[in-house]
Amino acid sequence: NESVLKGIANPAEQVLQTVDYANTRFSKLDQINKDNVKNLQVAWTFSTGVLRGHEGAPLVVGNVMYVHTPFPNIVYALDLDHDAKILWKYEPKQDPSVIPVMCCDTVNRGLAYADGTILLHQADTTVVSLDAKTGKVNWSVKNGDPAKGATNTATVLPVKDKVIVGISGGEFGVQCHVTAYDLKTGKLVWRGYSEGPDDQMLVDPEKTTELGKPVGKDSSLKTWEGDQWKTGGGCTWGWYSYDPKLNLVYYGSGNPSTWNPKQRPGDNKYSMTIWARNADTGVAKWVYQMTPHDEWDFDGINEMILTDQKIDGKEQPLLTHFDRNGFGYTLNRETGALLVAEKFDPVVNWATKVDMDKGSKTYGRPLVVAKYSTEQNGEDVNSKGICPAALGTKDQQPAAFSPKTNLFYVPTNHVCMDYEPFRVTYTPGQPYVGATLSMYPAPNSHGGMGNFIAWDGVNGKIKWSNPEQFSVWSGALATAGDVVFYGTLEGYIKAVDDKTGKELWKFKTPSGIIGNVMTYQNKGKQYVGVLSGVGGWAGIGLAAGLTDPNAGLGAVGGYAALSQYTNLGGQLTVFALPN
Ligand SMILES: O=C(O)c1cc(C(=O)O)c2c(n1)C(=O)C(=O)c1cc(C(=O)O)[nH]c1-2
Repeated sequence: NESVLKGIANPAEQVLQTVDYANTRFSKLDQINKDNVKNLQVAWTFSTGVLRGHEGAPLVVGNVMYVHTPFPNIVYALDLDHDAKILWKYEPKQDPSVIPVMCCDTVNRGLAYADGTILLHQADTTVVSLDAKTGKVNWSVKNGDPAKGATNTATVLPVKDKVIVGISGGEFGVQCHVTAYDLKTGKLVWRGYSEGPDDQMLVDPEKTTELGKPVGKDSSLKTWEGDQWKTGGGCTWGWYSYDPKLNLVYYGSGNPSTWNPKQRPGDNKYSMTIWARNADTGVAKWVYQMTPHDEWDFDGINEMILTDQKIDGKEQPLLTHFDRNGFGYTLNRETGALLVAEKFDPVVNWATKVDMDKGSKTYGRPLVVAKYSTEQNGEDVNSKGICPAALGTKDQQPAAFSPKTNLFYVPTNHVCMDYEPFRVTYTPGQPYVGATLSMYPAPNSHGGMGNFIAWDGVNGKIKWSNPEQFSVWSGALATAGDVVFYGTLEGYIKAVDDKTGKELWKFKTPSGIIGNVMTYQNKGKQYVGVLSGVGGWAGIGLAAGLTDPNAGLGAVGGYAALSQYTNLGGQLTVFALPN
C-alpha cells in the first residue's frame, strides 16, 4: 500500500504496529542516542481511562497520534501540535456478554493506518475502518462468531488494496483463519483456514511446499482424526509481516485444540506453523510446522522478522522467528528452506534440538525428550519441570532488529511448568482447554522469570543477556541512536546500549508495561512513548485480582509477586530530551 510505504519511509511517523512491513521495529531517528538518553524526561502523559492490559503502541500520522485501549477498544485521536488535545474519540458498542474471555486478558495489540483510514479489530471480531480525520465509520465487518468462542486481540496489516486480519479462539476450539478484506469497502476477498481440506486452507497440493517438498493432496486432513480439524484451533492472533518484492504475507498459527494431546492424535497440521501466503490470492507458497502435535501449548504466532543477510556464504532473503517452543528459527523467506534452529534460552529442555539432517525421517522436527512428553506420560499425569512453560520462551512481546548491529533484541520469559492434560468434551462457545498448569521461575538460574537478550540470527547465538525479575512482556524498539528500549512488568521503561546491553536509563511508569515502546518526531523533536497497564497472560493474575498461585490457567504462579511492585493502570507516557 503506497500510503503505508510512505509512512514507513518517514521516521517521524509510525503507521503500523510493526513499524515497517519487515517487523524490524527499528527507527531511523537518532536525536536520542546512547550518550544523551540518560537525560530523557517526561514530556506529557495521557490516561486512557481503562484499567486493563495495554498491549501495542500508539500510531503517529502527520501531527496526530492515535491511541487505542484494551476492551472496550476506545480510539483517541490526539493533536500533537496542541497539547495532545482530543480531536475525536471512537467508542464501539460491543456486548460484553458475547465476548469470550480468552485465556489471557482483554488486550488489543493496536491500530493500523492506510489511505486516510484507521483500522481497528475489536474484541467482538468486528473490523472497522475509521476516517482518520473525523473518527466516522467508513465500513465495518464481522470476522468471526463470538458465540462459538471467536474473539480478537491482534492488530491488522494493510497490504496493497487489502487488510489482512487474524482471529483468536484456540482455547475454544475455533477453526481459525486469516482473511483479506477490501480496504475501501470491507468486502471479503479471500480466507485461508489453518486446517482442513486444501480449498479451505488455500493450499495448492502441488505448489505449496514444506521443507522443499510439495505438501500433497489434503495433507492437513491426514493429520487429524475424523472431524477434529473442525474444532482444531491454529489461531492467528499474532503479528503479520509482508515482503512487497515477493508479495508474500508471513504469520504463524497457534495451538491445536485441545491442550490435551491424547485427544487429537497426529501432527495436527497446520497448527504451530509459519505460513507464507500470496497477498492477492491467499494461496500458500510454503509452510513450516515447528511443533507438530503440540503437547505444551507452544503457539507459533510470534512475529516473523524479515532481513537480508549473508548465510552459508550467500546473501539471502531471511525470516527470523523466536518461537514459544524456545527455538530461534531462521529460514529463507522465498523458499521456506530451514537454515538455523537454535535454543534462545539455555534452559529449554523439552527437545534436545531440531533435526537439521536433510536425509533423516525427522528432518525439521524437534527431537522430544520422553520425560517431558505430556503425550507419552498421558492423561491425568502431571509432567514436571518442562522448560519453557506454556507461555513460551517468548510470547506475543515482539522483538526488534537493528541493521546497524545485525542483532535481534528479544524480550523473553525464563519460566518452566508442570502440565497435566485431562479429557474434555467440545461444547460450542465453552472453554476447550484440557490441561492444568503451574508456572514458576526456571530453576538453577538467576532466580528471575525473564531475560532481555541480543541474538545473532545467522549463527544462532546469544550475544548478551540481561536478567529481569519478571518476564519481559513488552515489545522492543531499536533505534539509529544505538539504543534499544523495552518495558518491564514492574513498570520500568529501560534504554540499553545496542552493542553491550548496558543499562543507560530507566524510569518507573505508573503500571506494568506490556505495550511496545515507540518513537516519533514532532516539529523536529524526537519523542519516545509507551503504554503502561499491566495485564496479558503474565499479568492477568494482577488484572483479575487473583493471588492464588493455582488460579486461572496457571497464570498467576510466580507472577503473584508483581502485586508488590505495580498496580492496574492505563497510561501513555511520552519522553523527550530537555530543550
Ligand atoms: O490460541 C489462541 O487463540 C490464543 C489467543 C491469545 C490472544 O488472543 O491474546 C493468546 C493465546 N492464545 C496464548 O496462548 C497466549 O499465550 C497469549 C498471551 C496473550 C497476551 O496477550 O498476553 N494472549 C494470548
